[in-house]
This record gives sequence, structure tokens and C-alpha cells, in this order.
Amino acid sequence: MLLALNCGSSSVKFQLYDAEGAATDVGGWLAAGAVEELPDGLTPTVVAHRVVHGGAGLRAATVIDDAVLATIATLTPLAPTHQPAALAGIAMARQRWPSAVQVAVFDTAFHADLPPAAATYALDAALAARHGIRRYGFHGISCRYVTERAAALLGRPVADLNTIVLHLGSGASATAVAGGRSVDTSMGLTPLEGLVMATRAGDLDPGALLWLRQAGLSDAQLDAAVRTEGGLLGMCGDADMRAALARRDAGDPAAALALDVYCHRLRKYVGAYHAVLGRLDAIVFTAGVGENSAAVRSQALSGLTPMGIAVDPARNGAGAAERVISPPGARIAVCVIATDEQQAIADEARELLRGSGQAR
Ligand SMILES: Nc1ncnc2c1ncn2[C@@H]1O[C@H](COP(=O)(O)OP(=O)(O)O)[C@@H](O)[C@H]1O
Ligand SMILES: CC(=O)OP(=O)(O)O
Ligand SMILES: [Mg+2]
Repeated sequence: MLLALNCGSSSVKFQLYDAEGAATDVGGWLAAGAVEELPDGLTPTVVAHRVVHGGAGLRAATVIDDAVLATIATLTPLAPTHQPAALAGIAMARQRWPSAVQVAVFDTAFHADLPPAAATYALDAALAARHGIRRYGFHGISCRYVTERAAALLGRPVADLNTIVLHLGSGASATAVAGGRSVDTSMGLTPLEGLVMATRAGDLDPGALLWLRQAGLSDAQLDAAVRTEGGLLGMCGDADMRAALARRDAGDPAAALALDVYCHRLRKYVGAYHAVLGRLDAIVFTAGVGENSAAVRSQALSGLTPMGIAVDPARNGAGAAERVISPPGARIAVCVIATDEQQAIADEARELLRGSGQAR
């Protein structure tokens, strides 16, 4: 039995898989931090954990030993919303199932081979190297999974497909995937860069932080401004997209502006990544907002018909978990694909253990 554990910023998602790799009926989610409340009676032989940041040292899924654990812990300052939850999950699992193999599966791994032109920040090279400042990228577990599912849906090999993945959950990111490889992604050194998120600001002039520091904000206040009190929450008072949409539809101008900023940022990344890829075959919407909000999907891609990108209003309404929502015959397929990070974590762990002969 393999237990996949996804200790996230807003929840703990878990799923148990049998020896054949099929999901059992033991699975669900708990509130963030409630990892101790996993059901009794579980006896996994493998526990596979989602770890958001692997840094430069952990570039692929790996069995967790003390050295790996120490490396994961050193990356906490670069992902303070996520890394402590993963460490707590690993500590709990090691204590509760001491003979199980613990595996870490990294959000950064899918982006480990980003082209240098996309991974490098234009800083003093020695400074950047000394402090490990480069683009790592996140949501890679989800990106890889939905890219493969989209290729299957469209009946084309992953290797032939150029895709933009829009993972829109609490955290949100855009990724350009060329033939199954990540070639650019909007999150960077940390999961703060890029799109507008529930409470994270995303792209910001670094001068704004310097200016706010000049104005007397403390380190903790600067952190809050961009990580926990920005994004949708900061602009309109609601972090939850459903609430923001309801407020906009009821005529709240702050919510309307927040939605406009959110969708404008998305549209800008779609255009940028179309240029990065040259030829674009598919755009994939996934995660809580991407899977469930027809309003965000249509607003984000509005006005792009001259680029061959359109959403069919009838298809954009509720429908199958994996479906095409562009008009029939469109040059660029727009898809909705429900992500399944637990399944992807389980698959990657099983692949690793099969390779090292530890599968069971
Ligand atoms: N029907 C919906 N319409 C709009 N947003 C939705 C809907 N359902 C869920 N969401 C949004 O999805 C987000 C959470 O996405 P999810 O992928 O579960 O996040 P995470 O795993 O990062 O915590 C929340 O902001 C929530 O408002
Ligand atoms: C990396 C990241 O931001 O993850 P999440 O969207 O689950 O917060
Ligand atoms: Mg998530």
C-alpha cells in the first residue's frame, strides 16, 4: 500500500493506493496542519510526500533519509507557506510508520532543466550564484500530470505537443511546456512570482519592496504584503475566488478591479508563453479556479481570437473533468483538465522505487 500525502498551504490531501497502483476508497482532505488526524488503521509500506521546494540539490524524486530531510529543511525560508507543512507530514509519517519507505516528490523537479535563458535572473552573476538565486518553478507535479492527460485527451503524443498550463489554485502559475519539457514558468526562486494568487501578489517591481522598506515597514510586514495579505485578498478583501466573483457580480468595484488584474495578468502570460513556444497547440486550465470557474477562463482568454485562441461559451459551462472548451476545429485547443496531485505523486514514487528495486 502506498499513501500519497499532499500537505499544502490550505489543506492536507491524502490518498491510499493498492499494490497495483489503483486508488482505494481511503482518501480525502483535512484542514491545513491537521496531518495528525489521518484515519487509524492505515499500514502503508510507502509514504510519498509532496515537497514544494527541492532547491538545486534535489532535482528528482528521492527516498528520504536524514540528509535529504536536512536539505528540505534548509529550503524553508524560500517556501515558508509550504515547506513546514511537508516537514510536519514527513515527521508524522516517520514516527507513525517507521518501517515504511518515505519518498519526497518535488514541485520543482519538472522545471529542473529549464533553459538557462529562462532560469537566470539578470543579477550580478557572482551574487546570484553565491545565494542560489535562479528560477526554480513550482506546481511541477500538477503540470506534468495535466500535460500528459491533455495529450491523451487530444490523441497526440506528449512529445509533439506545445502547451501552456495555467494552474490556478490558492497558488497560481503559468508554465510553457514544449514536447513534455518545461521551458518557462511564472514562479521563480520562490512561489511568490508571476500570476495573481489568493493572497500572493505575484509579479511586482522589486523597487516597491525597497520603497516600502524605506517607508519603515518591518521584514514581517514586507513578507505579509507579498505573501499572505496581497493578491485577491489584498485587492478586494477576499482570498477565495468564489467570494471575489460573487462580490464583483453584486457590483463591488474593488472585486471587479481584482478580477480584471487577475485576468489581465493571465492573458499577458498566455501571450508571452505563446511567443516562447513559437507554435502553441493547447492551453490547459487546472486546479480549483481553473477547473471550476468558467467566468475566469472566458475573461482571461477574451480578445485573443486573432491569435487563434477562443473559448466556446456552451463548452465552457460545467462538463466533464477532462474536456476541450475551444470551438470545434480551433487551431489551438483550450482544455479543462482536473489535476490529481496525489495520483501524480504516487506514480512518481512508484517509478522511483521500481528503478531502485524497492517497489513493493
Ligand atoms: N466553482 C468555483 N469557482 C471559482 N473558484 C473556485 C471554485 N471552486 C473552487 N474555487 C477556488 O479554487 C481555489 C482553491 O484551489 P485548489 O486547487 O483547491 O487550491 P490549493 O490546492 O492550492 O489549496 C480557491 O480560491 C477557490 O475559491
Ligand atoms: C507551490 C504552490 O504555490 O502551491 P499551492 O498552490 O498548493 O499553494
Ligand atoms: Mg495546490
